[in-house]
Order: sequence, then C-alpha cells, then structure tokens
Amino acid sequence: MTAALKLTDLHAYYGKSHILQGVTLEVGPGEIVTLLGRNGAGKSTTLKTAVGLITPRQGRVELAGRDMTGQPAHRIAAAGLSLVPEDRGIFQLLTVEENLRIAEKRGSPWSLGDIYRIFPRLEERRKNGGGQLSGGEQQMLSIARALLNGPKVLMLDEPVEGLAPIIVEEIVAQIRLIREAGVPILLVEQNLAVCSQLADRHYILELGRIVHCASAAEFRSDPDTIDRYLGVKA
Ligand SMILES: Nc1ncnc2c1ncn2[C@@H]1O[C@H](COP(=O)(O)OP(=O)(O)OP(=O)(O)O)[C@@H](O)[C@H]1O
Repeated sequence: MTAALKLTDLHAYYGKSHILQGVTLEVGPGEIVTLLGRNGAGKSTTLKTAVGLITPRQGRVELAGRDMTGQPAHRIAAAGLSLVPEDRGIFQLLTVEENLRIAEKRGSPWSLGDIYRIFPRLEERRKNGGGQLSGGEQQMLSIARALLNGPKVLMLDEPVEGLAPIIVEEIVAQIRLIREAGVPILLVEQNLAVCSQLADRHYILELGRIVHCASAAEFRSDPDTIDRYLGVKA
C-alpha cells in the first residue's frame, strides 16, 4: 500500500552543520506515528524539511506516492502536507472564527461545522481574539486551521508542550478524532504518555538518524530501549 508520507534518506544542513544524516520513515494511511528523540536530535528539522521550509541536500519526500522533493513550501502545503509548528502561528488580532475562515479552502473535506464538532471550545470562543485564548486553545486553533486546509498528512510539533494535564487529555481525544476522520498524523512529542496513548508506531531519532522503530506494543514492552535512547524510564 502506498504510504501517506514517505521520507527516504533525508539529509539537511544548517550552514555547515549536517543535521539530518539520512532520515528514513513513513506514515501509513490512517496511522499515527511518533518521532521521538532527545533535545536537538533533529525532530523539528525533519518536519521542516518534509514541508520544504528547509531544502534537503539529498533524499526524497513523497506524499501519497507523489514526489515532492525540492518543491517550495507553498506547493507542498497545497499538495496536502500540513505542519502545525511549535510556535502555533495564529493571528492574535483576529477572532477565532476569522482565524478559521481565512484558513478555509475550496475543495477541502473539512467545514467549520466539522471543526466545531471536534473543538467545541473554539465554537464557545469564536468571537474572542486569538490573543485572548489560553495556550491550549491556541494549540487547538492552530490544529483546526491546518485541518481546514484538507491535509493528506498532518504533522504536529509538540502539541501539548507546557499545557495543563486536563487540556492535554482534551487534545489527545481530539487527535484521536482527527485520525478517525482518516487523517494520518506524524507526531513529535516529548510527553511519552501521550505518545503511547496515541501512536501505532514510534521512531527514535538520534543525531539526525533513525536508530529505532517499534510498534506500539513492542515499544511498551521494551523500557530498556526507551531508557537508552531517550533517557527516561517508561
Ligand atoms: N536555525 C538554526 N540554525 C542553526 N542550527 C539550528 C537551527 N535550528 C536548529 N538548529 C540545530 O539543529 C539541531 C537539531 O535541532 P531540532 O530543533 O531539529 O531538534 P529537535 O529534535 O526538534 O529538538 P528540540 O526538542 O530541542 O526542539 C540542534 O543541534 C539545533 O541546535
């Protein structure tokens, strides 16, 4: 079966620093896959390279079988690879609903009604300014904006970082609903409990290379590997 997203032997640099040293991973249709690794391993760089914000020196990016390597970021976004970055990128001075309206796209299977069903808080807050939202609500708004684009694959960079446990639970449930709607997800997240609750498979990145790949069950039953690569007791 054709992967929803396939990265093959990606190499990327910041200046002379060789950050990605051959990243190979794939996300299957309907899957949630995590990309784990210590700080500085290259997780965010992998996501940025996949969406064309960084041009890879070598390797290949395929979206649903279509070669997107070297395409500019706007083309890759239009083809359906959406990144929700760590810094959230919402318009602070627009209301929630305005933020959503400008993200709507003709031909997208996602309507504002679909979004409000997954994120009822956004409907409650629809007349509030983006800048008045809590951190969790901003995160929801930014995921919602990416969905309206009708992504073939959604990439989330640390969606629950710094959020209160009760909001984390809400966002975990929302990510599940998004997957149930058929959107495959590549998740970068430091919160291992969240990763274990959501993911079908896990990749571990170390110094710009994938050093381990495991199914959810293998991962849970192998705390030594988790400790070795991530330095945490699972
Ligand atoms: N704009 C940049 N210019 C130069 N080096 C950078 C830049 N952004 C990141 N780096 C370096 O690239 C490496 C990988 O960074 P990246 O942000 O991809 O790691 P990460 O795994 O996402 O870590 P974190 O969890 O800390 O965000 C790090 O050594 C980082 O210092």
